[in-house]
This record gives sequence, C-alpha cells and structure tokens, in this order.
Amino acid sequence: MGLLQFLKSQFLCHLIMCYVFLVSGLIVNLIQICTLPLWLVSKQLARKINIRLAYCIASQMVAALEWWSGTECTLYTDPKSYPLYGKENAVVILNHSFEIDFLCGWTFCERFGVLGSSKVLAKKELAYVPVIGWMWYFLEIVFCKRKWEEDRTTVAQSLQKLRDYPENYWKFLLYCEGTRFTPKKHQFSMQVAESKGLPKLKYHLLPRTKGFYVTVQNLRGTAAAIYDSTLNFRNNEVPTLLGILNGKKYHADLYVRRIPLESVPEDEAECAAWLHKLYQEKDGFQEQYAQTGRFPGPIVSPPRRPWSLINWLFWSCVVLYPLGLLIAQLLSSGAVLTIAAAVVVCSAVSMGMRWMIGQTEIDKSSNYGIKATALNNN
Ligand SMILES: CC/C=C\C/C=C\C/C=C\C/C=C\C/C=C\C/C=C\CCC(=O)SCCNC(=O)CCNC(=O)[C@H](O)C(C)(C)COP(=O)(O)OP(=O)(O)OC[C@H]1O[C@@H](n2cnc3c(N)ncnc32)[C@H](O)[C@@H]1OP(=O)(O)O
Ligand SMILES: CCCCCCCCCCCCCCCC(=O)OC[C@@H](O)COP(=O)(O)O
Repeated sequence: MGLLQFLKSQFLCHLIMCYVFLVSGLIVNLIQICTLPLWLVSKQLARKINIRLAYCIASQMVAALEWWSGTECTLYTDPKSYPLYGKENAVVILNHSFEIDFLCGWTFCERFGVLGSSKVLAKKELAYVPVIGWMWYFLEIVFCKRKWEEDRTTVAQSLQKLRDYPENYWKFLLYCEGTRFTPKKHQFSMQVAESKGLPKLKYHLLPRTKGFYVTVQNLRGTAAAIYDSTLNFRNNEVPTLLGILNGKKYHADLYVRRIPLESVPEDEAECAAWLHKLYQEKDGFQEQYAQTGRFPGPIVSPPRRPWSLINWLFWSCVVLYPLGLLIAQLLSSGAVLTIAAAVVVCSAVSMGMRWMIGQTEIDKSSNYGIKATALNNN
C-alpha cells in the first residue's frame, strides 16, 4: 500500500472530509433558507440560485468519487444520442442495486453539466436527512410516501411544478423498482410477477408502474426522452460509500439508451406493459454483462471535469481555516473542560455522519417490497 493510499484509509482524513461536507452543507442550507423571500419576487431567479447552491453540496460527493477514490465511469451509448445528453430534459430510469448508484448518476450529471438541477422521485424519509434532504426541498425534488393513495395527487402536483423549470436542463431520476435489490425482496417481487403472469427477472425487482405512468403523463411536452440506464461494476465489485471514503477505486459501467418520450404509450395499461418489457430488456443487458463483462454498443465516455474538485478545495479552505484557528486556540488555552467539550462535539459529528452514510447502506434498507407483498399474501 502506497503512502497516499494509506493516508486515504485513515479515520482522521474521513473525519476532516465529513466535517467539510457537514459544515459547508449547513452553510449552504442556511443560504438556501435566505433565498425564501426571493421565491415571492422571482421564482426563476430563486431556482437558478438554488441550482448553484445544490451544486456546492452534491459535487463534493462527486469529487470524492472521481478525485479521491479515482473511480472510473464508462458510458456505453449510441454516439448519435450522446450530443443530446445534458441538452434536453429527460426521465432517467436506473436499476437500484448498488449503494452508490445515485452517486454514479450524479457523476454523469456532473459530466454533462446538469448536476445542480438533477431531480429524483425520492422516498419521503430522505427529506429529513440533514444537508442533502434539506437541499432537495429547495430543488423541488419530488417526494413520495410509497403509498399510492397518498402519492397519486402529491407526485403529480410536484411534477407539474417542474414544467416551467428554468435553463440548465434537468434529468429526473426514477428508480422504478422502488427499493434497493436484496435477494429477499427479489424473491417476493418474483412471486408478484408470477401472480401477474409476467416473466421473471433475474437481476431486477419487478418495476412499479404507477410512478412511471404519472411521471410520463405529467412531463409530456417538457421532457424529450427516457434515458434507459443500466449500471454495473467491473469484477463483481460491491461498491460502498465507506469504500469511496477509504479511497477504494471502482470501475462503473453505465449503458444508456435514449428513447423518445412520444414512443411511450399514453394508455395506463399499455404504459405499464411497456415498462415491464423495458425491464425484461434491462435484465438481458445485465445477463450480457455477467457473461461478457460489457454492455452492448460503443463506449463514448465523457471525461471528468475539474469543477467538482475546485468546489471541494474552495469549501475546504473556507471551513478548515477557522477550525484550525479554533483548535490552536483550544490547545494553547489548555482548558481541560473546553477540550473535553470539543472532543464530545467531534464524536457527535462523526456519529451523525455515520448515520447519514448508513442511509446509503443496503443492510439498513427498508422493508418496502417485503411487507406489502406479505400482507397481500395473507
Ligand atoms: C446521460 C445521463 C444519464 C444518466 C444519469 C443517471 C442518473 C442521474 C439522474 C439524476 C440524479 C438525481 C438524483 C440522484 C440522487 C439521489 C437519489 C437517491 C435516492 C432516492 C431514490 C429513492 O428514494 S427510491 C424510492 C422512491 N421511489 C420510488 O419508489 C419510485 C418507484 N415507485 C413507484 O413509482 C410507485 O408506483 C409509487 C411510489 C408511486 C407508489 O408506490 P405504491 O407501493 O404505493 O404503489 P404501487 O402501485 O407501486 O404498488 C402496488 C402494486 O405493486 C404490486 N406489488 C406489490 N408488492 C410488490 C413487489 N414486492 N414488487 C413489485 N410489485 C409489487 C401490487 O400487486 C400492486 O400492483 P397493481 O397491479 O395493483 O398496480
Ligand atoms: C465528501 C463526502 C462526505 C460523505 C458524506 C456522506 C453523506 C451521506 C449522504 C446521504 C445521501 C442519501 C442518499 C441515499 C439514497 C438511497 O439510496 O436511498 C435509498 C432509497 O432509494 C431506497 O430505500 P430502501 O427502500 O431502503 O432501499
């Protein structure tokens, strides 16, 4: 292990990175709150400012992936579609099997210049995660409770609001599986597939079709295309956010197919059947990846950009300088009680950050997709 790799694996480095993320994130959240009155005067200006503020937070995690861990991201796609990425609004459909799949999604958004404005249909619980969840509130992220009776109106209303979103084309990410892949959830969801007479999937959970239908219906005329995206990692790696913090390098492969939105049927049942067929195709792509180690189509990889790193260095300077002064003052004062209080604050911060990282861990995944089916079966 080289010196750099050794340093990257040290807890102190992780503590510093988490401190920078947390403190700069809270500063950004505070500035976001200050933009509230602006929404009354100029909604579009408030949105533009919030896009850039969100970039300050999200790009730190992207920098950790691209620059700290050196993870490589390869894109397989049709070269004719490639020039359109980042230049049109699109609904992205992604498999939900990896703890850092959202981060790889963010990385591609960063490379196409739409990170700050990227959107997602997220479970409501994530709205309460400090920094990220609070930032999402100002980005008009669409939240769902995964209870259709409650979501049917709120999701549609939130999507309608996105129709006049200004510049900086957005990508709206939809994990149609609704939850992360686990063998148990897969088993349950395949029982549902069987009961509906649908072919079984090997690498995906059965997609939930209602959110997809409502998204397509509400974004017709605003989003130009569906980006059907299938993600996997080389050498059967199981990537984690802690691995990224430890400086572990992964290699992500993403296969993107651009499908014009008009080709999605308008009728609800046909739209659901279309999505099921799409997932059967995605399953085929994963099978090909398992067999050959690659997705179909040529590789057209966008390079990483320096902005995420520059942003990270900027915020590090902003928040580490006062911390350095404070620590120096504390040590020189020699006040045992104050030093003890600082140690307690540090421990609380690291526990808080560990909880946030825990949100990405599949081991701590919700029961969604197990409970509902179990109840249906009773
Ligand atoms: C060029 C660039 C390309 C690519 C870049 C890639 C990506 C980047 C883009 C953007 C990045 C932006 C942000 C990313 C950052 C962070 C994101 C991180 C995480 C957030 C993600 C989440 O939170 S995922 C969880 C929330 N999202 C969803 O759930 C979406 C999918 N769900 C739905 O659509 C649902 O329909 C619903 C939520 C709207 C409602 O759910 P509900 O459960 O109430 O109803 P359903 O109708 O879905 O369910 C009932 C029907 O389902 C059947 N059933 C029952 N059990 C199961 C089961 N186990 N599996 C499958 N189906 C089941 C049941 O029988 C019912 O069937 P019906 O026939 O009656 O419909
Ligand atoms: C510089 C880096 C510093 C590290 C900072 C760590 C901050 C952690 C931010 C937490 C972001 C949370 C995003 C989690 C996304 C996610 O993957 O959610 C899961 C849901 O889809 C499905 O949930 P489930 O039903 O439980 O599978």
